[in-house]
Amino acid sequence: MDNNTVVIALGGNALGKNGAEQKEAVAKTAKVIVDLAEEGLNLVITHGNGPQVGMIQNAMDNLAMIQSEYGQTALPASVAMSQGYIGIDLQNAIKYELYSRNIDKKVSTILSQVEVDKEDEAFLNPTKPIGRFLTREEAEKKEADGIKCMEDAGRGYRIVVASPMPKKIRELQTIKTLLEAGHIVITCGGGGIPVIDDYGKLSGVSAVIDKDNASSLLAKELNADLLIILTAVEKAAINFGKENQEWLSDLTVEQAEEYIKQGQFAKGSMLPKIEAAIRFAESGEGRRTLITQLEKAAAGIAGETGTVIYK
Ligand SMILES: Nc1ncnc2c1ncn2[C@@H]1O[C@H](COP(=O)(O)OP(=O)(O)O)[C@@H](O)[C@H]1O
Ligand SMILES: NC(=O)OP(=O)(O)O
Repeated sequence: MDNNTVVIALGGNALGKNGAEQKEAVAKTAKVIVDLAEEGLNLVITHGNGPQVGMIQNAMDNLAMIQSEYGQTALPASVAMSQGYIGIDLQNAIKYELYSRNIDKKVSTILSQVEVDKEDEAFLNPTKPIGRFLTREEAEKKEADGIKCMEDAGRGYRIVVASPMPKKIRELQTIKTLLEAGHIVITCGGGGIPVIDDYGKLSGVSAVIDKDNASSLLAKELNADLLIILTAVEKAAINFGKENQEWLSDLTVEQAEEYIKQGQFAKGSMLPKIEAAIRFAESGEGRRTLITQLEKAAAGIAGETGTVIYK
């Protein structure tokens, strides 16, 4: 891939919280994506799925309770459903934006599986929040039913599931082929469908991979120079939310590691983004990550805002 390839990871606010919100949010997101495509960038779009995969799993669990013939739905199947549910709205919103601007460009969504290590310690220690926010009472009730919940970065409680590290993107060659053919590619949604390879047989495992980690791996494998993580804040900060908060513009890997040691980035929200950015910077020369808001993406690329993490 050439250096015009950029991987863009979309966070929750680029997607909305339900079907109607999603359609509205992706219409806005599509405008930003097509602006960047018009700049001549080859774009690969990844997205989160925490709220959506929790919603789908909850719906499937309720269905199984009401009508037992449907049986239980495994979490990786819900991840696959979330890729389709989000991918199709995103794809159609981008297609419509391209059509409105009279741009002849294809958009594809690739259902993607990401291999994880079945011995990953993350399976013993679930940390990935999914689904909606719960009150403390709701979380305590779920815990009593054997469902692990955790406080999520000061925003309430959520169900947590295992989140192993992504090791290998199985559909990488397909992604490269479509990129080379000029498509905007949506892939690795929700971090990818987590699988293990058992002598050639791929089996889904109960987990949700962090989409920032999967995006960092994807950007590395595509030999991209730039990973853009779009989220709800314009920049990462130290002393976030406190009186002495300081927004960060340039951040070297060494500074980022020092701030991590100080506990400056909340687990389950900003920390995985910074860690994914460090991993990407360390994977090859000149690789950098921009963390900013959707609306600031173009300004961020121009070096006017956002937090840039580099080696
Ligand atoms: N040090 C920090 N600097 C900036 N934001 C932080 C920091 N620590 C925690 N956050 C929170 O992390 C959020 C981004 O994480 P999250 O909402 O999980 O991401 P996503 O957009 O991928 O869904 C921000 O909106 C902010 O509330
Ligand atoms: N899979 C994933 O990381 O989703 P969120 O970004 O929505 O947490």
